[in-house]
Amino acid sequence: MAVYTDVTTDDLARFLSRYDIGELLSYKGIAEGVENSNFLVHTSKGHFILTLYEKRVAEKDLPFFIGLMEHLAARGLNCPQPVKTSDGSALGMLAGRPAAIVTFLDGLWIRKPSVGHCAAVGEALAQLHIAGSDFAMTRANALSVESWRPLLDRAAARGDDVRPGLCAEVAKELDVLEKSWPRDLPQGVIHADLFPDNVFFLGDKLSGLIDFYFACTDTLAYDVAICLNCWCFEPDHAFNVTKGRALLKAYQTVRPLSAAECAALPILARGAAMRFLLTRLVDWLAVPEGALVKPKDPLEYFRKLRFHQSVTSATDYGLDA
Ligand SMILES: Nc1ncnc2c1ncn2[C@@H]1O[C@H](COP(=O)(O)OP(=O)(O)O)[C@@H](O)[C@H]1O
Ligand SMILES: N[C@@H](CCOP(=O)(O)O)C(=O)O
Repeated sequence: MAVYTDVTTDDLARFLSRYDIGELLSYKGIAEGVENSNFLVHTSKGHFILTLYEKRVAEKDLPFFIGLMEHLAARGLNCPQPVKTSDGSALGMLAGRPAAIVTFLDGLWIRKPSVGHCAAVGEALAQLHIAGSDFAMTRANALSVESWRPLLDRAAARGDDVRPGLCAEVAKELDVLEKSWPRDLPQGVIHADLFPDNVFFLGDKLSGLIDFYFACTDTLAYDVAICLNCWCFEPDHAFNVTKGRALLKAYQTVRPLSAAECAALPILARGAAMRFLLTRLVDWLAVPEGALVKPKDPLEYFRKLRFHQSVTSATDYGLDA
């Protein structure tokens, strides 16, 4: 997270008075992340996370996210739980933004994932897909293939300052993705942003998943492709096939991929790299003045995209032939 919106002590104390979570003792902004404003809130009854929903989160989608966290927890997945006010509401307004309080999860995110961490996340992702399979609400993916060209348009004026020729190369790749994007693969609830900073571990054991604010109804194997992108590359940008194999194998112990899903992995991985390249590029070019946020490097995903363009089949990701 980040902090885009400041919250005064008086406003927060008034907001918290609607909840049965004790007296406000202290709070501080969390600098990590890029999407919403987050605060660690300490009350006489414990620690909580306060989230103020910012630009990419539409207010109409909040019941989906809140309902999903409740649904997944009821099926045994460890994720933050929305805390309700005394009159039963999980959502309110604070400092002019929609806001919610969720439970604090213990654990740390892993800066340098090992093969074992990749296996753990593969298994947890499949468990999430299974747990989400009977969630009644749906939400279209606002950051799927149709949204990518408009994102490029927003970055077009200054995109080549980030890397000469970048916009033309991205536009060419979009031509391919728009023509060949798979649309008939198994669908369901996907997390859509299961990066290392959204997965907590206690020791080597995965302890919980956070940040469900990109979750949506989309192609399940696209979520796998997102995880291959964000868990299985090394700091020198090389794909680590041992990590890919571990992630895919562990996923399939819970939810086997169909032949069509396996065949689609390379194009899904290209699409996933494109999605994060574009949102990072737009954010890189438009950091709001005064915001406590560190924009993420768009070119990391340009390099990953280059790798995926060279892939000929899912075996290159470690899938058994
Ligand atoms: N429920 C939670 N329990 C503990 N820490 C949390 C929780 N939610 C968020 N955080 C902290 O806030 C940081 C950013 O949260 P995140 O949901 O990823 O924000 P964003 O939506 O901006 O990506 C996390 O890395 C973690 O340190
Ligand atoms: N994971 C995305 C950006 C969203 O970041 P998060 O901190 O909200 O998980 C990226 O890396 O581009």
